[in-house]
Amino acid sequence: MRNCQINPSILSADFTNLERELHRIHTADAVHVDVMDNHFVPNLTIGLPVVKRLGEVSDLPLDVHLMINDVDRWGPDYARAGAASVTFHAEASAAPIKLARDLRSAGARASMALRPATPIEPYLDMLPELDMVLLMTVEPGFGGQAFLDIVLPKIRRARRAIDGTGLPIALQVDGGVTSETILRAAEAGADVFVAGSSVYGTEDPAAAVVTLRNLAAQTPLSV
Ligand SMILES: O=C(CO)[C@H](O)[C@H](O)COP(=O)(O)O
Repeated sequence: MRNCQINPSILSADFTNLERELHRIHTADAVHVDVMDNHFVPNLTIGLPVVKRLGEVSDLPLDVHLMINDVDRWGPDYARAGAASVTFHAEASAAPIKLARDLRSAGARASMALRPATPIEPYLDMLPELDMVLLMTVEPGFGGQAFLDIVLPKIRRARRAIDGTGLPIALQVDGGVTSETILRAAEAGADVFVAGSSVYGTEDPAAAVVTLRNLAAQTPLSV
């Protein structure tokens, strides 16, 4: 069995009671927190004060995904606010190596995300600066979109490159992850899965997490 993680996205949760929504996913490995600024993506969610408060009440580590411009300025503040990992978008960072180092210095795991159409190849040399790579499998901005199979070859290339470093760098996918698409993403080499609708859209989110994790863990790699 492979070691796979499921990080439910609170974008699909009930924003009027986030503390309760955290308890509903107690079987998860971390909670995925989507921060959007209505500039990098056409949607607006939460910011630093809410993330800080989530960190205070959550038993799960915070996996913060920053879909914001000016991430070089704001990213380290999320690390200092208690995020276990902070993901920035390569497309939004002017100085991604410095930012990754700043995140680690501030106590978080450093993670870099790529939109579906952004190639990974220009960033391969900086893999040792990262603890996780996030490959978006939908255009960032909204939950409930369909998984983009066109990203699967990039997941395979990323898996091979990560394995080539010999470093324990996680490979996360985010968007359209269901009990069906998780099989293809896991086969291609992803090992951390963000799932919003397919967890919070069910009667029993905690059970949905366990089902998704078992499906991924039992899927053989085909890289
Ligand atoms: O980053 C995101 C959107 O930009 C969300 O995390 C993602 O879309 C999860 O939602 P779903 O599983 O419903 O696709």
